[in-house]
Amino acid sequence: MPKLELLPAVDVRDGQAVRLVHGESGSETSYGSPLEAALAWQRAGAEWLHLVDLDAAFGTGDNRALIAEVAGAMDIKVELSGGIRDDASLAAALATGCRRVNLGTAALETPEWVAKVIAEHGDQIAVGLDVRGTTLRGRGWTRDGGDLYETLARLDSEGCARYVVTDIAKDGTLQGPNLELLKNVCAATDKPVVASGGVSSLDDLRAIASLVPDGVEGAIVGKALYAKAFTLEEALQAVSG
Ligand SMILES: O=C(O)c1ccccc1N[C@@H]1O[C@H](COP(=O)(O)O)[C@@H](O)[C@H]1O
Repeated sequence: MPKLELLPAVDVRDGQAVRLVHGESGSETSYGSPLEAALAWQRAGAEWLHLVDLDAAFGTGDNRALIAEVAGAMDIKVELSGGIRDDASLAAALATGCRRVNLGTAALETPEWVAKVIAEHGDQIAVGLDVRGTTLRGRGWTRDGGDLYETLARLDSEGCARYVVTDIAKDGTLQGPNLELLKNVCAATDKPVVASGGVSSLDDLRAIASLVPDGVEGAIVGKALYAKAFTLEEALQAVSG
């Protein structure tokens, strides 16, 4: 089996590491200090951290200083997302030393700016394709933002290096990933895809790993780790190739 990258998630809301259900504001379960959570995933052998500023994504403020502290404390690669929508927020995100950023809302609302930053920053920019069915959602997943495949074609033509694909209906539910969606996105682009949403078991991770030949590069794991469905060590072993 080819190796699948794993990205344990630390989503930050109001200074706390949280998990949401379907990305809905108000559905938070709190898991304490984001720095402690990130350090725990690093100690367990993670090569990547998926770090999200949920307040910035929802437009309820930001956790910028804390996010910078967590990113700065990591020896591993960090993927940063949430509220990166203009030059100032992009500069602040890149200044944390993160390896790459995910743009969500900006890819739907300010496509010219996104094309510009893709041209400037190459594979430091990924686009988060957060979907319900095949409709993209932005602004904390509260607003429709167009068709998945039309947007993907446009971003491909602009040289977008990578996509993080989240099925909102699965996110935070422990109901298993949407393998059909991942296959369909991989069939529509030659660029690597990071899977997000729904992972509940080591078998789910093995199922995602079976799509590496199709173009899936990695998987974000959140709720399952916090709920102790398996350990990160077990997950890394299961997808080590
Ligand atoms: O990760 C979540 O649970 C989540 C829930 C609701 C909104 C956003 C969420 N996460 C990340 O935020 C970015 C989008 O932020 P923006 O639209 O660019 O401000 C997206 O990539 C998700 O990773």
